[in-house]
Amino acid sequence: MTTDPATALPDLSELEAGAAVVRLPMTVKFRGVTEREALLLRGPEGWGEFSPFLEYGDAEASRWLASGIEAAWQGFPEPLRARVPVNATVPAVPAGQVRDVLAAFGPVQAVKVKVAERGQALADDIARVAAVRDALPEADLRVDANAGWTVPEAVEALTRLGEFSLEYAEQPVPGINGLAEVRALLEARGTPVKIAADEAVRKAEDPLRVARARAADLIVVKAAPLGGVRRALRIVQEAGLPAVVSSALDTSVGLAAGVALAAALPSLPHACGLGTGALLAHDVVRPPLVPERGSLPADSLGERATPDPELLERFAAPEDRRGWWLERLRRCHAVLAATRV
Ligand SMILES: O=C(O)CCC(=O)c1ccccc1C(=O)O
Ligand SMILES: [Mg+2]
Repeated sequence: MTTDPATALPDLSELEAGAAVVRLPMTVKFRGVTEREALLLRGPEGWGEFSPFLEYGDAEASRWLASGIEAAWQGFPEPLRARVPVNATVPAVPAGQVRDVLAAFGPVQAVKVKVAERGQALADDIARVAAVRDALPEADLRVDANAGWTVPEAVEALTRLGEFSLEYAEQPVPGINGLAEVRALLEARGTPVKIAADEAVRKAEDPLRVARARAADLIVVKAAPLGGVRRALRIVQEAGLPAVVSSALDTSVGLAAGVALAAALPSLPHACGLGTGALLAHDVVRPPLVPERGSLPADSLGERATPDPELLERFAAPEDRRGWWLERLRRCHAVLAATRV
């Protein structure tokens, strides 16, 4: 087994031979979608997922392919822990729906609440966070704005939301400098809130700039957008900041890569955002990788990421979508062949 993903890129024909394209219904709208499409790859070491969001360009999407190839052609590094604690993820739903959303995750120690949704007001965020705090008075509560606020909006919102006692705020504003500014302004006001960088790490040409700019207290890392488990491990090590591993709303196949990453980190001080299997109404693996009493198992991930053929058939994407994904696979394979990540 090679340890460097740069050493061996399988031929396109090998990828195509083991490719399944699925479309899975979700229980709630998330990132504006109610169905999740994914191309799953079967290789000599198991299964991998290639599911960049539909709007992503090929350069960005090709890192997700590197991650899927790593899982299926190399497998995962040895886990350092048996289970990975996870948060429930509450999309930008009305406060009245919070209890139903939380119920799908079962008991959890941590909850992430989406805020700053376009078309909503700060009052909606406050009501949603209050409903979560009310349902789970002891939980670690984090919010994720997906860069939806301006710096002044973030300072106001986090001052108000800070009253519910936040573990941290994920990507309140765009960019690395914006994060550093929000972090310093809250600190200067005497209302510090820990800041987590997500998009600023995921999309940055230089993922390590976040740490150097003192823009965040921790980083959110995702296996697929960072080009795989091993590359993400190196980025965390070089950043020298605590890391939270999150999903990209993956199927159980992609979630297994996230669990492998979380299980291989030398230190894991926070629950991870890998409970999103509970937001899928159906999955491709039986049983799916969903939280059990607030955590996911980190052993036997190869088996846990093996789709059930009947589910692959039942949730096979329509023919035109399969064609679209295979074409994207071909283009991203060409990007990897030309550059490698
Ligand atoms: O971290 C979680 O709880 C769930 C994962 C999540 O929020 C997410 C899922 C897909 C795309 C982006 C994000 C994000 O963290 O911004
Ligand atoms: Mg995020």
